[in-house]
Amino acid sequence: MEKILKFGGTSCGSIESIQSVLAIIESNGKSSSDFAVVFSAMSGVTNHLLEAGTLAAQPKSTVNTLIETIETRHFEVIKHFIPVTGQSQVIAHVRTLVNELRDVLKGINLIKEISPKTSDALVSFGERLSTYLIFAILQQKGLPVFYVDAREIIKTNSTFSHSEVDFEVTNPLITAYFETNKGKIGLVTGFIASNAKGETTTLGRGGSDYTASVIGAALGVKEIEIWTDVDGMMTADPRKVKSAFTIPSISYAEAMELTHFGAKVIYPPSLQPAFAKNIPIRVLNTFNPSFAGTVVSKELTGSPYIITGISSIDQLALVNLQGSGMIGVAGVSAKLFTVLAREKISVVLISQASSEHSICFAIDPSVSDKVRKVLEKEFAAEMVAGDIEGIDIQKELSVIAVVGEGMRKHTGVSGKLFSSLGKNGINIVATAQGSSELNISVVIEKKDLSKALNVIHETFFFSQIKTLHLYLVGAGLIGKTLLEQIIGQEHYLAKYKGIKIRLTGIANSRKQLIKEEGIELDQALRLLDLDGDTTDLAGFITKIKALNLPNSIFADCTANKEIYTNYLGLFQSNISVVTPNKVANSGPYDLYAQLHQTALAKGVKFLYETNVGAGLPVINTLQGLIASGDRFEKIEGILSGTLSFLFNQFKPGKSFGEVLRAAKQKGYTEPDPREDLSGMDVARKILILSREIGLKLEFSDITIEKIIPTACEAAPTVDAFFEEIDKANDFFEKLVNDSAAKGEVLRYIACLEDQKITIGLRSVGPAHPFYQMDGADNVIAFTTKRYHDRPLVIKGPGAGAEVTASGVFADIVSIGSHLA
Ligand SMILES: NC(=O)C1=CN([C@@H]2O[C@H](COP(=O)(O)OP(=O)(O)OC[C@H]3O[C@@H](n4cnc5c(N)ncnc54)[C@H](O)[C@@H]3O)[C@@H](O)[C@H]2O)C=CC1
Ligand SMILES: N[C@@H](CC=O)C(=O)O
Ligand code: NA
Repeated sequence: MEKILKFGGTSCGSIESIQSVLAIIESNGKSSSDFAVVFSAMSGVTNHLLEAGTLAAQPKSTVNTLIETIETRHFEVIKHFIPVTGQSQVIAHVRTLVNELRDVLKGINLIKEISPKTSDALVSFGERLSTYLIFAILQQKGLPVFYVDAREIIKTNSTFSHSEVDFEVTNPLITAYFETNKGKIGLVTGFIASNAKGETTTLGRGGSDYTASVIGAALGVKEIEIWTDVDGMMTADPRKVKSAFTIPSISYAEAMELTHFGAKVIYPPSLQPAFAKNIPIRVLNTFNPSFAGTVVSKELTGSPYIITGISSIDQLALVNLQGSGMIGVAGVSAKLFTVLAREKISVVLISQASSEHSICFAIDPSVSDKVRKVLEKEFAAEMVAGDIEGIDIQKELSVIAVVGEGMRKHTGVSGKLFSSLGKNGINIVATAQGSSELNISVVIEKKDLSKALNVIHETFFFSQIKTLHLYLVGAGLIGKTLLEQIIGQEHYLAKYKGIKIRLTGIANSRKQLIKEEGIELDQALRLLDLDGDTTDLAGFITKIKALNLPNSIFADCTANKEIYTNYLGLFQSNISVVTPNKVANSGPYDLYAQLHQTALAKGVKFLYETNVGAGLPVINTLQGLIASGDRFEKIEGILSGTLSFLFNQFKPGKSFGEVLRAAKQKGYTEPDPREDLSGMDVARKILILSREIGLKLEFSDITIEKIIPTACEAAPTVDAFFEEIDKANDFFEKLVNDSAAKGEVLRYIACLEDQKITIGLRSVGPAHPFYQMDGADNVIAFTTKRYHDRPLVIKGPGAGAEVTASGVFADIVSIGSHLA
C-alpha cells in the first residue's frame, strides 16, 4: 500500500472540518485507491461517552441529554453531506449504534459500576460512529471505499484502556484483510481493537496514531500522514512564542524528546511500529492542506539551526535529596529510583553533581506530597544517622528542553543558552544534559517561563536579530524626537546591528498605552491619544513587570522628579533604564548608590549619557578614563546649553527675555527654564560627574552663586518668571557691559576640584580656554593624572532635541549590542 492517513478529533469535529477531510481524501483518491484512512471520534465525543459512563454508574442519574447531544451531532453531519434520498439508511445505522450504546449504559447503570473493560466498550462508539459516517458519505459520492472495524484486524492482550498489540496475530490479519479488499480505500476506526475473546479494547494515549502506525507497518506503506489542526511540529509552542515556526523535518529521536517535554502534536511512542520499519511520518494540517508540514524520520534533519525545537512542561516540582552520607556510598540513587519506580512516580529529569553530595529530580507537583512521604519512610534510617540531611521540594517551577541533533556538532550551545537567560535575569534552578547531547534541560521559576522560551527561541532561531522591548515614558520634545530617529534607523539597525526596537509601551502625563505585540512607531502618538488609558505610572510599571518580556528597556524622557523611585523596582525585574532625566543621579546619595549597585547586581544597564552635555560623550569618556585607571584632579566646564546660548547671544540693546524665549523655542531649556537660570540644572550635572569619579557628595555640598535677581528666582510660575526676566533687562545689560568693558565675556562655569564644587558666573578674557563659545555649546575639561599638563576637552552643542535624543538612542543601541 502507498500510504495511510490519520485524521484526529478536531479534523472530524465539525461540518467545516469534515468538509476539508473529504476534500483531502477525494484529492488522494483521484490518482489511486491504494491508501487507507484512520479516524478518531468527533472531537469531544470520547469525553461525552466517558462522562455518560460515570453518570450511568450513579444512582438516579440520567444520561439521556448526553446521548442526544452525541446523536444530534452525527445526524447533523448526515443531513449536511448526504442527499435526502440516501439519508434514511445511514440514519438507521447510526440509530442502531446509538441503541447499542444505550444498552451498554443500561448495563453500567444496573451494576452501578464501570470497569476498564466496559469503559473500552463504551468509548469504542466514538470511532465507530465517526468512521461509519465518513464511509457513508464517501460511498454515496461513489468512491471505492470499505469500512474497517479495527477490532477485526488489531488483536491485543486484555489490559483494558492501554492494551498491547499482539503483532504475531495482528499482522497477518491486516495483510489478509487489505489483500481481500485490494483496489479499495479502507476507512478504519482508530484507537480501538479487541482481545482474543473478541472483547473491545483500546490502545491508550495516542491511540489513533498507533492504529495508523500498526497498519502502516504491517502493510509496509511508504509514508504515514498524521492530519491535525496545526501546521506540523513547531519550533516552540506558538501560544507562548509568537515567532515559532514549523520544523520542516525532524528526527524520530528529536520528536521523542520534544514530546517528552510537552510538545503535543504527535506522540512518537505510538508510532514505534512504523519507525521500526523506517516509515517516515508527515504531520499535516487539515485546515491548511497545501502546507508541507513536518516530516519525522530516521534521517538527521540537516537543519540550518543548531537546535531543532524547544518545549516545556509548565508545572513541575524539584526534589532535592542531600547529605554528606551520600558521597561515595553506592546504591543511594539505585534505591531512590527503585522506590520511585515501585510507586509508579514518573521522573521528568535527573541531575546529580559529581560531588555526589546531592541528587535532584523533577516530578509532577501533584505527586510531591506522596514523594515526600515515600522518601521519608524509605530513607528514615539514613536520615536518623544524618547521612541524608533532608528532602527539599521546590514548587512553582517549569522545565524547558532545548532539543536538537545539531548540538553534538556545535560547541558553546549551553554557554549561549545560559548567557541568554542570564542577561535577562532568569535564574536557572537546575539543569540536565543527556550524554546523547540531544537535549539540554533547564529548570526555572514558573513566572519566567514565557520570557525564557522567547529568549531561547530568539537566541537560537533569530540570532541575527535581537528584539528590544522599549517602554517610552515622556513623549515630549526628546521623546518624540527619539521616536523619529528610531523610525529613520530601523533598517540600519536590523542590517548592521542585529537589533529591532519594538515600542511596547508609551506614556505622557495624560495617557498611557501598552501593547505586547508592539505599537507602530509612526502611529505611536496618534494611538496613544486614541487608545491610551489615563496615565497611572504605578499601574503602567506593574503591567510592564507582569508582561516580563525579554530585553526590556524603560526610557524615562520626562523631567519628572519622582519617577526615578521606580527605577529600583525596574532593575529588580531585570529591566534596563535609559534616561536624560538627571533627577535620579543627583538625588540623595544613598538612593543613587542603591540604584547603581542594584543595576550592577542584576546585570541590567542604567545608562544616562545625556545627563551631562546632552549627546556629547561626557559620561562615557569619564567612565572609560576611570576604568582604565586614570585619576581625576579637576573637572571644569560650561554645562548649560541654555546659559551658554544666553551669554553668547545677549548683547546690550537686545531683550534678555527674548533671547531666553528663543532658547526655549530651540529646545535648549528645561521644560521649566527656572531650572536652568537658577543654576539647578548645572548643579545636578556637576554633582553627577563628581559621583562618577567616586565622590560621595550631596546636593547640599554645592555652592551656587546666583545670576538672576531675587524677584526672578521667586517667581511662582513659568509665565511670572518670564515677566520678571523682562523687568530685569537692565540688570543683565549691566552684567554684560561690565564684563565687556574689560574686554571679556560672561561664562557660567562649574568647577570640581579638591572634592569641592563651585558654580558661578565668571568674566573671562580672550586667553581663557572658555572664551570662544558658540550657540548652545558646552565645554568640559578633564584634568587627570594622565591629562595633566593639558586637559582632555570635550566641546560642542550641549542641548537641543536632536543631539539629546540621539544620545538617548545611542544608549538604547548600546544595550542592544550588549544583549545581541
Ligand atoms: N532639552 C535638552 O536639550 C535636554 C533635555 N534633557 C532632559 O530630557 C528630559 C525631557 O525633556 P523634554 O523632552 O524637553 O521635556 P518635555 O516637557 O517636552 O517632555 C516631557 C514629557 O514627559 C511627560 N511626563 C511628565 N511627567 C510624566 C509622568 N509622571 N508620567 C508620564 N509622562 C510624564 C510629559 O507629558 C511630556 O510628554 C528632561 O529630564 C530634561 O532634563 C537632558 C539633556 C538635554
Ligand atoms: N536645559 C539643559 C539641557 C541639557 O541638559 C541645558 O540647557 O543645558
Ligand atoms: Na553626554
